[in-house]
Amino acid sequence: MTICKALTIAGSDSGGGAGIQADLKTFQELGVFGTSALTAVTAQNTLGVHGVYPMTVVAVEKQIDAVASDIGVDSLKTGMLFSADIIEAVALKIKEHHFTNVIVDPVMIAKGGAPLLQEEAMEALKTKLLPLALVVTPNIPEAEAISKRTIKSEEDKKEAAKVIAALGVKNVLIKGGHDEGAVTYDLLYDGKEFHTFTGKRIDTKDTHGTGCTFSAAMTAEIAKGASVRTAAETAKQFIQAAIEDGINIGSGHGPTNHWAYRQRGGC
Ligand SMILES: Nc1ncnc2c1ncn2[C@@H]1O[C@H](COP(=O)(O)OP(=O)(O)O)[C@@H](O)[C@H]1O
Ligand SMILES: Cc1ncc(COP(=O)(O)OP(=O)(O)O)c(N)n1
Repeated sequence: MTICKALTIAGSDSGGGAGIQADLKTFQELGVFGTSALTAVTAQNTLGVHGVYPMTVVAVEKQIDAVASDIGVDSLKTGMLFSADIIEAVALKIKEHHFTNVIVDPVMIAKGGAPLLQEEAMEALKTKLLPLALVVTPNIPEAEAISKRTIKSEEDKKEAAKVIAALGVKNVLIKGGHDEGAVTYDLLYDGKEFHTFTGKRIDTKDTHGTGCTFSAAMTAEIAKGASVRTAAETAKQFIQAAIEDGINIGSGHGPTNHWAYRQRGGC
């Protein structure tokens, strides 16, 4: 039996809904062996982020080396990277280990407003990491920050995707969770064509970690050999089920249900 392996390079969410915890749960649910390189510890729950404690650059590098040299990496995703120093170190490790299936979730700000990426790290994200990525998965505020464009319409989303693609990333997937309307529109630009993935918008406050979970599902599918487009289709179904079959945890923005997709018969 071939075991596919995915690495997440991200921050820890003590509340279990986002970050490394969401990524590893999603990998497991999709039948992929998950490994991790921790970039920061956050003291976090459904009410918000109560503390951020970054790892040293050496600690991040050593974790990536340990996983790459022994276990192997079929795909990897990045989440909260926090600083320019960590971004630069991760970019160097991607090159050193010749990782190709790189999914960048450009995590910037948590739902409650806490910064998870230092402002001065944006340039490193754009110039060092994005050119190495197979896919980048910004939400709308992140796509606006990277492209320096305002997004108010589907046409704006397309223009922003083209601007981001010009930074050297092969596929840009702008997630539509922050839009309004009865339907969510996630837009994929592959450098030539646009593809849209839609879902019924669920009226719930329990959407903590949706972005992490969506990009982790894409990463797992890509580890198994799926194309970017097929991986996005599966990830959309995975997150739709996870939000629809909500679990009531905590008193703020609760996590999604990571086992819903499997319980519905997906795998
Ligand atoms: N209320 C919702 N109902 C259905 N899908 C949602 C909802 N909120 C977010 N999504 C979906 O979850 C995924 C993550 O999107 P988004 O919330 O924009 O990311 P982030 O958590 O990074 O802000 C996307 O596929 C988006 O369409
Ligand atoms: C440790 C950590 N990493 C990432 C996030 C952001 O997760 P995201 O999926 O964008 O979800 P929300 O913060 O929007 O709920 C995080 N909060 N913590």
